[in-house]
Amino acid sequence: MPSYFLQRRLSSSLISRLNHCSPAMLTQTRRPFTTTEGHRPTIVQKRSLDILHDPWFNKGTAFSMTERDRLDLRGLLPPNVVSPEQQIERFMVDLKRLEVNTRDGPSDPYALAKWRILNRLHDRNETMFYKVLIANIEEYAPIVYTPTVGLVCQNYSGLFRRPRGMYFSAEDRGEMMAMVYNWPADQVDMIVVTDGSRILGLGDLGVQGIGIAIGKLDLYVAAAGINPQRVLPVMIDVGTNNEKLIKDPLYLGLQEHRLDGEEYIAVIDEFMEAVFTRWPNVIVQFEDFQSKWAFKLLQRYRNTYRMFNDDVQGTAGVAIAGLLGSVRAQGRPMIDFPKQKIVVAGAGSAGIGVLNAARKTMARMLGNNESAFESARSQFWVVDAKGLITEERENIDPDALPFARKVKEASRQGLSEGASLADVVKKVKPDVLLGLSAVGGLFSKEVLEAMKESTSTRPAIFAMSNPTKNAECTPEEVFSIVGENAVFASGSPFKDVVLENGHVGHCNQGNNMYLFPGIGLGTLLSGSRIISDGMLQAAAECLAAYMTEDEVLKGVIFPSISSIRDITKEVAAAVIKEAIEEDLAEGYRDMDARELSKLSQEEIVEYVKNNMWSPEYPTLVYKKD
Ligand SMILES: NC(=O)C1=CN([C@@H]2O[C@H](COP(=O)(O)OP(=O)(O)OC[C@H]3O[C@@H](n4cnc5c(N)ncnc54)[C@H](O)[C@@H]3O)[C@@H](O)[C@H]2O)C=CC1
Ligand SMILES: CC(=O)C(=O)O
Ligand SMILES: [Mg+2]
Repeated sequence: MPSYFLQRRLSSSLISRLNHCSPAMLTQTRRPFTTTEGHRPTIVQKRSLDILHDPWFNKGTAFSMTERDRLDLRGLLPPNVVSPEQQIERFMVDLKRLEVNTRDGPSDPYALAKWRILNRLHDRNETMFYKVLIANIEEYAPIVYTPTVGLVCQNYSGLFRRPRGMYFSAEDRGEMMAMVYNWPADQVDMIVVTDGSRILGLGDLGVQGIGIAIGKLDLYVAAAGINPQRVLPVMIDVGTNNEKLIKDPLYLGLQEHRLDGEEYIAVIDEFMEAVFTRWPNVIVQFEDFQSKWAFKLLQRYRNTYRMFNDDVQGTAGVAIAGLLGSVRAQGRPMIDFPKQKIVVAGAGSAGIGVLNAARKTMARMLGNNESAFESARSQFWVVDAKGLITEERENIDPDALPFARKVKEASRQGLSEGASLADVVKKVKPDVLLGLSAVGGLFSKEVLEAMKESTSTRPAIFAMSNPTKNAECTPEEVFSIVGENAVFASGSPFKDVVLENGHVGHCNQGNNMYLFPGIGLGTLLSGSRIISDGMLQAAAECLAAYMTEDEVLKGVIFPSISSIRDITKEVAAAVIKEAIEEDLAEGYRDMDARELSKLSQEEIVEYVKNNMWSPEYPTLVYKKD
């Protein structure tokens, strides 16, 4: 156990986070650190068609006549100059028309059709794409992100039109240090990298997994205001173990089995060295790596590079926020969290990440010593594909070992190695049932019936697997079987449920999208060289504290996605504050470490806000090289 956790005191975390995230600070009007991006003209070294085909600078029909003259565009566009607002309106009318025209068709191609239109906009005009996405985030996050991004990845070889991001393959060994210079941007702030080995709950999708890196970075821009010119989606293609793809003539990736062992590590090492050589300040988010590698790579790089694993660490933070929310929903203080009994279905990268973080959070609340850490362990019951995990499990995964139940403990509850999920829930009567199994429908009628016997007044059911069809259950099932007092959260979005008595069963989206953008932005603006456990904990606690007492009592434990830009700003500020406290912050651009450390909480929030990119067209001026 990292000694850090033993040293931290609870009082300096939860309570101060609540203060740090108070809405009062949002009303500050001082703008001490305004960036001038967006006001000065942007110098471009291209003209004519080159600029129309460049999504970073293209304004399409919104180029003014003077700009058209200045940039040799006259005659290349229809004569009518339209405003950015009119552009959006025209695009939206077209998009809505398509929705109406395809309403009779099956639902998946309908979502894919929307993705295609948005993707084409992304290719031709990034500013407009992000304007549409930010203004309609509730409607289009499920298209660019889960669940539709899953469908996109499954069909990526067919959907591929224009490349986006970079591809490093096993064939590029020895070349990566040079290859990184093929990317046109001299500054890259955020990379999301995948090897496509476990995309959402859809398994090994090989090179097609690039779609998830693109979708995550869309949220980095929309939620965190990372400049879209400074993001880079990356696919590391080391082959695939998906036999269907290996045989598919349309597949765009390497049609051979995945590299493994030292060969695999050597490819990832080479990639990391190459990107950090060209962009020393970049942050790398590892996404959807199979569990086998997720933990090993995280341990290998986290003390050397600015990186984190979203599935292990981002998911853990979001789950902690949700678990604390479900304690508050019972009308109890967060400090009662260590009394909660939690059954976790799924012991992969996400499940184990959540278990480790939840155990540490409980241990801190119990006094932050060895006995607190040991006592926290006994609150968890873990079930994987082979049933309840106990110390009797053969060839037990070392990451799951700390959560294996002692045989005596299990038999005291009438359980044994490999007991079914239904039996575990029946015997343990948990306060929380949390699914990260990737098995759609795992929380069967029998399991949910058993949750009615939960010792909690507000049994919490988190069906966190993605995409929608992999969710362990639906909210309709939860509210009809467990009852309207249940608290429900899912990884992919569901609509609220109107119950028979007219009440509304609230559906929370418990997804790492509420944390990873703020973790990335906070790390960037603090200039921290690594991403510490404390920074991740600060992010989780900020998210937990974001919800008001009224909201949580109604079972609303996560914010609405419509406020994702605001929550991301708060999370980023909490991450910066923690980086300063841990003496990790080295500053960003004009804000050096000394200046940063002098900022008040309100000034940190203001600093974050002023460094978030917004989709506005800059004035363009041509200048020869
Ligand atoms: N909501 C969110 O923010 C996030 C959701 N996820 C989702 O979590 C799921 C799992 O991701 P990973 O842990 O990386 O996958 P993984 O493949 O590493 O782990 C899956 C785990 O589920 C277990 N499992 C399989 N069948 C089971 C069954 N019948 N009963 C109980 N357990 C069973 C497996 O033994 C394994 O331990 C995916 O669907 C992913 O989309 C992952 C990250 C974030
Ligand atoms: C949300 C996410 O990261 C996943 O399902 O893998
Ligand atoms: Mg993921």
